[in-house]
Amino acid sequence: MPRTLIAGNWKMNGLMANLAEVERVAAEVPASSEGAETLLCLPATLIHAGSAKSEGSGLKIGGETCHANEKGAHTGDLAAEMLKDAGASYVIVGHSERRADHGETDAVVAAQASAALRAGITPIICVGETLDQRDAGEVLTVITTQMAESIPEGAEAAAIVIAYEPVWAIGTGRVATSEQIAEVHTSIRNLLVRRFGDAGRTTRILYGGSMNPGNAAEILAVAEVNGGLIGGASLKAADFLAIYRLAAQ
Ligand SMILES: O=C[C@H](O)COP(=O)(O)O
Repeated sequence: MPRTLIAGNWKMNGLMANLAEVERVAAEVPASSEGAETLLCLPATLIHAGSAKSEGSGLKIGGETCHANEKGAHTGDLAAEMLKDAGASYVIVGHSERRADHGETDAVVAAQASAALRAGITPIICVGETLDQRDAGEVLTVITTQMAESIPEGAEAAAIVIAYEPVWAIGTGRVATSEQIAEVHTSIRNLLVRRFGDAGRTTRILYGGSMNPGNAAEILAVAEVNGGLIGGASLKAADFLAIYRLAAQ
């Protein structure tokens, strides 16, 4: 069983003053912890200071996206190596908000994940269907395509993380049922095993979409759920830690 990963995604939220929340989380996560691994993906402006706040603890810091290239004329973008230099050890790629707001395609996501791997940081590759796609019965087709095309060639199974985030469950308070989550996570596991062989069982598959302290225990108990990618409930240390503690039990 892969080690559980409880990851937060602050999205476009947080000023320097909010780093007190990072400090609170770090204070509760021991460096030597063998339980759940814990990660906060922060806005780029907070990564360096957030890393300093988490130093000496088991809390890791990540970025929310990266550019596919290593450097160059890409005003406003950040290379994976820059994130690593600032203290990130993970980066989210292909979040549905990036796919929608910035037109990031599966090919772009694969290139970003590849850049992260080259820089020595772990990409969390997001997949998930829209409500229209679910209503049209296209969930598994969409996931299969995103899995085939968003994971870069040459990636090793244990070096990547997959996050299943049904777009209709993000920030809506509407959570996928355990049956819906189990169906998709099992399909993702099968796709990983088909692609990587037995090593495909080592890839962590996170669920994301309105996860909170009240529903986390049920979600984390679903087959092939190896952790969570948590948005709103990661902004407050108390909520995020409540989920972490459930996973660490
Ligand atoms: O990356 C996190 C997901 O988009 C979930 O966000 P949420 O927990 O606010 O629904």
